[in-house]
Amino acid sequence: MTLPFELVAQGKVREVYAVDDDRLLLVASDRISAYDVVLPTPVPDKGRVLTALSVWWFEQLAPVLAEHGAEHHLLATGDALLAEGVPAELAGRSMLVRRLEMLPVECVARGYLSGSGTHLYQRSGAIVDVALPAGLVEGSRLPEPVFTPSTKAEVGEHDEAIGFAQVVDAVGAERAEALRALTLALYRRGAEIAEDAGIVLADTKFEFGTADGTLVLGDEVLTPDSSRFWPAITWSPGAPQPSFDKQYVRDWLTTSGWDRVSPAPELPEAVVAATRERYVTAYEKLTGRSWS
Ligand SMILES: C[C@H](c1ccccc1)n1cc(-c2ncnc(N)c2C#N)cn1
Repeated sequence: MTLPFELVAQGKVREVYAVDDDRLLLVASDRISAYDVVLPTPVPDKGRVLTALSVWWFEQLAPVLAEHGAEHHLLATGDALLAEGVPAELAGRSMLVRRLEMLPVECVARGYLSGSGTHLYQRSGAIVDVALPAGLVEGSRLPEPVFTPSTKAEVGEHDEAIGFAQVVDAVGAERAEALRALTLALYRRGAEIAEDAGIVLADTKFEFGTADGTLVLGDEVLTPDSSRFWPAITWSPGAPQPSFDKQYVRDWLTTSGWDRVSPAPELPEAVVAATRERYVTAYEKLTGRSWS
């Protein structure tokens, strides 16, 4: 589908278009990635559900942003975008946002030890400059949420974990402190809401920018694509935790014999349907709203 806007950034499952000098359009696709590979089979409604979830989170987090003198970048979504020339089939999975000066830091908050965090911890007892107690394992809940920033890697590369000193070098001491405080406050609020919904928010990645000197929360927010969502009922430290949304896909890929190097296989209809249902369930449990 061609949009009357210039494509300015392309991610695995999302695109960014320039609407005008001050506004961008973030379009979420129905593509799903697993093991860092974009799979050939789309998940119907994934883009719309995750966009609706981000929009809901922006509403929930607005008070926390205000407490920190910050804002968010969302301007509009859904039918309001039709007047901007966005085709109807994209409007529900698009967000019109303020164009920001994006900060060169991935602001990661972790409440649990997982993934790259576990590997770093096993090597040094810390995540870069964030010391952690001994005896933690994959899936352990941390004594308190921690700020573990990373660099923004080039497309196809992995983000590299950095220390707070490197954030200071990149954005200055005052802004670095503000990023850490705000990242942790947003994570705590998100984790609290998720816990009430039976979901463990293990970790998440925020992206911030500035507009007229004000810190602004950008990108997507607290979605299963930017965060690790675990079903609380199955949480059991000591092994990789089942993903709330991608476990059916991961398990099928494992049983399919895919070698993770050759092109990924098409997903069976049943796996696609079950995965779509997981996204809808996450939205309904978190927001208390019916997807239909
Ligand atoms: C990394 C991310 C991305 C998203 C989707 C697909 C590929 C990349 N991105 C965010 C911006 C961006 N730039 C200026 N103002 C903004 N409000 C935003 C946002 N959000 C540019 N790229």
